Amino acid sequence: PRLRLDVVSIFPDYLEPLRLSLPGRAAERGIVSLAVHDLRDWTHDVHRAVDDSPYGGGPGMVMKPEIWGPCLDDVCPDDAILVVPTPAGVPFTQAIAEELSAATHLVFACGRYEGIDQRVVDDAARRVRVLELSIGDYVLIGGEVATMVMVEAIVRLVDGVLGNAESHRQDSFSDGLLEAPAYTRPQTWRGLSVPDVLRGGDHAAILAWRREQSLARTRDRRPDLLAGEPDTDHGSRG
Ligand SMILES: Nc1cc(-c2ccc3ccn(Cc4ccccc4)c3c2)n[nH]1
Repeated sequence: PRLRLDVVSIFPDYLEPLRLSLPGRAAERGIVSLAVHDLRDWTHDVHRAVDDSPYGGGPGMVMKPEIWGPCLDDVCPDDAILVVPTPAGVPFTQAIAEELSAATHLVFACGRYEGIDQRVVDDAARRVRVLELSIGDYVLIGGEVATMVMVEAIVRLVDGVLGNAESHRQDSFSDGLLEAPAYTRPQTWRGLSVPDVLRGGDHAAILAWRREQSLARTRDRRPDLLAGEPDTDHGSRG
């Protein structure tokens, strides 16, 4: 396949929806392959324990390096990129999605509890490229949902996955502004009408109107995108 995805989780069924949505169709066409692995298959005790108490105390449990290490040895080859979702990660952005969509093999390590023993990441980083990524400033229960978010954002950028190749070329974040409002039939609905400019054939006027709408929305909802502060990643947003 053009892109191989491996996901490790103690809840492998959680990733099933990935097969149903976008990546599923891409999988049928052989463009993207998805394999999900149950971390517990690498446990050695009768209780199949994957977690233990945290050194230094504190709430919750931490995932054991003795389980994750051998698992990643088997699942993650040296030429793969290891993605570890974490609240403490580098922000996942469209630029990172673009970069990862060009890879040939991505492995996602889904943690639970309070996370994975840091030595697992430190050890893996000795032989593979590791990215600890956050999908936003809110706290989830585990890495599975974050993985599904990232996989969807990445796979839609792989050529041949999206029916309409054009659609991601006009991604809102590709010009650093928010998407303009979208409309379809009927022309009037519950007393609300579609802006006249969109119903005319003047494509220059339509582009100008959409740009103005994007700017207004971005000013109103995401002033941070306009602040012009030196964004570190210099990604597709600019
Ligand atoms: N953007 C983003 C990512 C996550 C995330 C990712 C993986 C894990 C694994 C365990 N948890 C729970 C957790 C709660 C608090 C502190 C540490 C870990 C995770 C959360 N939350 N928010």
